[in-house]
Amino acid sequence: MSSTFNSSNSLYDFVVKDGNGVKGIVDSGIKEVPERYIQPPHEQINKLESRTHVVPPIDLSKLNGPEHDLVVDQIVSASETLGFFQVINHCVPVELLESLKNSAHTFFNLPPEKKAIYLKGLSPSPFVKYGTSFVPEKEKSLEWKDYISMIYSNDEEALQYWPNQCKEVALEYLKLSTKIVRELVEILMGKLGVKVEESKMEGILGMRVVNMNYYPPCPNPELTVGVGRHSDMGAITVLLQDGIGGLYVKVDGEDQHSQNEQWLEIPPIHGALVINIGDALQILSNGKYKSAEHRVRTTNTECRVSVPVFTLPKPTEKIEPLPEVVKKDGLARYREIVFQDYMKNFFENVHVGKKSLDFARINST
Ligand SMILES: O=C(O)CCC(=O)C(=O)O
Ligand SMILES: [Fe+2]
Repeated sequence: MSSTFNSSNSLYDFVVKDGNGVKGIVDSGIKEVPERYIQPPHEQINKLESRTHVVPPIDLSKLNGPEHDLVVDQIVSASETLGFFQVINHCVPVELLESLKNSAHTFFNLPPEKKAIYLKGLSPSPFVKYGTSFVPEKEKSLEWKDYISMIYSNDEEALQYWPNQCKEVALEYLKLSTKIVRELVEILMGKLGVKVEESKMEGILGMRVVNMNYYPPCPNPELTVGVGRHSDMGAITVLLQDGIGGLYVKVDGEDQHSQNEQWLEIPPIHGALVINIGDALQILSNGKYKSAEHRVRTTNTECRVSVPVFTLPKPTEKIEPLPEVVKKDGLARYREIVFQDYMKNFFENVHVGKKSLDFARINST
């Protein structure tokens, strides 16, 4: 099979166009990572150089008890600094988290032709897409990742078109995640001193997408990335990762081109969910809450899965720093954008850290 990859084009067609994905390359028995997946040295991840994020997870059940204010402070301070934290005692049952990971494995273990029916242009629904890497047609070095993405429109559509292997659990998880997101956003807005009208809240949190990511074992993990450095574009991401590890967040993510940047690994914690702040919340808060720059390492031993739920503004929603915050700050750091324009720009560019925010940034000189 490896003769299939004797030119870069045949590799691209095999992986991207024919829908074999990275899993297809690995199943073909390769011993070395194909050239197209080798990252430039500054994007390669040295496992030994990073530290672990040791802050304990935030116990959301304590929001209903005497420690409410303390927990609010933990959420706010994590959102103002790293933009990343983990939560436990949330409303998603641990059994559902286990089923999600299992169903991700079941889906990606399907024969390629069963997954390829969801490729862009072939998928029976515009809301379901199976793919690989991030924007393979633009990337010089591809990401070592396959994924299925499911945009929520309504239950009927989801149950009809999302893949049978994962539709029920993915839908249940999406709905429960919404409760977590809603609670967190209310806390974060409250700390800004802003009361957001219900209709505005629906606009800010009106689009929900659940992805399943699959990172097959990689023969040369030190040369590749699972996902390159990026921030998520929405308001908040709720992420389930399995026990393998490899998710990193950058400390002081604003500093885009630092030589000695520092990354912290977010350790897998059984039953916990990872929360990260997205660009839309950074814009709305005029920069007070930080969208997190993060990336994923590959390993040569096991298949890693992760299941993010992205909660984003509706495509037609206008997003700009909240007027109350601008008034307090004395200036707006971002311009008004229509969220679908922001999304278009996001998906037209390869992952380059937090560069996505430049689309909305007002440069003060
Ligand atoms: O796999 C992970 O842990 C993170 C994935 C991610 O950052 C994303 O899908 O946006
Ligand atoms: Fe992400």
